[in-house]
Amino acid sequence: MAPRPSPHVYRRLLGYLRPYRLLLAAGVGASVAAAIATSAYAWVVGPLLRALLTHEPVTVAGVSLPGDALLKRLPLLVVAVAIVKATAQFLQGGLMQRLGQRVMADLRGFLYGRLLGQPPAFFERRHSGELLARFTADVPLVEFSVTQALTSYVKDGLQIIALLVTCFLIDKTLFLFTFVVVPVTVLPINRFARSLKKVATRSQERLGSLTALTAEQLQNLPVVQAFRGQPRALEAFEVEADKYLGEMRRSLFLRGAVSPTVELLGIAGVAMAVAWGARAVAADPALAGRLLSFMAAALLLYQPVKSLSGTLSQVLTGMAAAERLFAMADEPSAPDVGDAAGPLSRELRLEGVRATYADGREALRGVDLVVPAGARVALVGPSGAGKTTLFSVLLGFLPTSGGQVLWDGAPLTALQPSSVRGQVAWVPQEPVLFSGTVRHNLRLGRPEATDEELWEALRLAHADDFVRSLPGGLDELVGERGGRLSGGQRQRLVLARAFLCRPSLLLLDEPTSALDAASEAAVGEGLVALMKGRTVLVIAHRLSTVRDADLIAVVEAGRVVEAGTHAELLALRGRYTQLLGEGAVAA
Ligand SMILES: Nc1ncnc2c1ncn2[C@@H]1O[C@H](COP(=O)(O)OP(=O)(O)OP(=O)(O)O)[C@@H](O)[C@H]1O
Repeated sequence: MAPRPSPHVYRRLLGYLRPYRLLLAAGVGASVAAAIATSAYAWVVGPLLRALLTHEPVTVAGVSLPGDALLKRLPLLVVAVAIVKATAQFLQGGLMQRLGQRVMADLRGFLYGRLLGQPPAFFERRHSGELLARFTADVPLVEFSVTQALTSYVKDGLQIIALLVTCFLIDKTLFLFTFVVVPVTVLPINRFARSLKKVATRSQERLGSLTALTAEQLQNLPVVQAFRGQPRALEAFEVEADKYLGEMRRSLFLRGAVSPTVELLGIAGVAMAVAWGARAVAADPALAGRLLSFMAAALLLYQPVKSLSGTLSQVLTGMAAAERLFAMADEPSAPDVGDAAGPLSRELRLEGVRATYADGREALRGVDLVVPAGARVALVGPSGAGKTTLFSVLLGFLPTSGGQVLWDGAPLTALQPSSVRGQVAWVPQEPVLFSGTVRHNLRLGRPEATDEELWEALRLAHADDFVRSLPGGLDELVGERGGRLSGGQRQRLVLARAFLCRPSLLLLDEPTSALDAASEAAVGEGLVALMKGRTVLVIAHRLSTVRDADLIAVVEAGRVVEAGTHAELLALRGRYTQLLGEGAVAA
């Protein structure tokens, strides 16, 4: 992932505020009111104290008031200012939090949308645990920093500006003297910020590795346990956890050091101002009232500066997370454009098709094959020959690196990938179900299907009897990955799902998993029904499927090396006969 400069990330995140300009303006308005109210405290506190101590007439904002009158009115004024400030702060907090939540909802949707459009190669380059870490750890970090930046940056920033202006207006010399320390303060904060960002990035990467490791081990726990691998798994976990702990320790140290340093520098500034002020008042007693106001403003500065510096470290952590998320979202993915593919009516033709995986392995090396519409073509071949890769190419998951695929004469590359997928039903060897109801799983390819259509598809897939016997019927929850159903039941639901899609091309990887005889018979009947009357490309594992096929293509080392009917190929006594002898298809 190429690191991007932060201004880019800031700008990009700010772009997400654009649709909510009004909300932002209202929030900023409330912050301005709160900042002015804070400054007003400083304006009134000096004269109030002076009147209290000396009972002399005092001038506030150019109006001279007798000390006694002032003492009566000022407390009321202080309460009024407090009410304005509290109301403005309440509004500011609420509006900005709401804005932050909206921005994050948009950002989350954008990121997930980008992920859903990525081809399998994208996910092969990453561990699923890493993606999980992005969503579970990075998104909340960005969320926190966006809402914090909006609330604290705006509120504290404006308060600091208002108080600095106040200090400047009260006494320019004092202002210059006091705030000479500011540039000195900025330097260490900047240094902290840079180190913090680096450490934050590293600790998030470590957390990603830890999550990846845990996810993999837990997902495959039965295998780990069967091989008595728990001690080694725990050891690997502890090594990763230690690395994460080390990074976190550094990060927490730096984060902890920011606020005290800023506080120390601030207090040093105030102390210097007091020392100077004491000497100046001795020379000019009229300065006392102004000095009190100035000191009040300077002390009021402490809270927003401290809060801002605390937020700064969190915002930087969030920006590092945003940078990683954007880098992931910006990975190029093929656009879903092109002519719409119609139902396959003539033929699917592959001419010298080549395909190479991201790691450079050429899995298809010139496949020539014609699948006439309505025909059933069986692919047989040894493991690793390229049969599954051929499906990946037809589904648009893997681009061709040579040759062409023609869909009724139109090159596949000129057709819109989603429209091709709309014509194809893919039944992988392992049935894939999602946690949710039977209905939810069936409707994957046709969300608008009615219950009647669902039952019809279930009947065709020989799955209606078992679904009817489930307590919840179509509303029965199937469990994570369909875990509450048997292997055969899962297979049949997947077949029913394919029926619902009414595909014009069926890509079928026959199940080989050991099913009991009754389930196997039911699944087999479902498969036969699904193939009937359709164009089918089937990776065949059963002899019956191969025998009944209109054409058998023997795939080896990324090419079709023999093609013909069962009888023709047997007569040839070539690779097909050899494969049958090796038991490449089950009897
Ligand atoms: N994602 C991948 N990245 C890199 N190489 C891959 C990938 N998937 C498959 N291959 C390689 O491509 C070749 C063809 O694999 P493919 O899965 O298409 O074979 P297959 O004929 O379907 O095998 P099987 O019958 O065992 O499923 C193999 O050498 C395999 O190692």
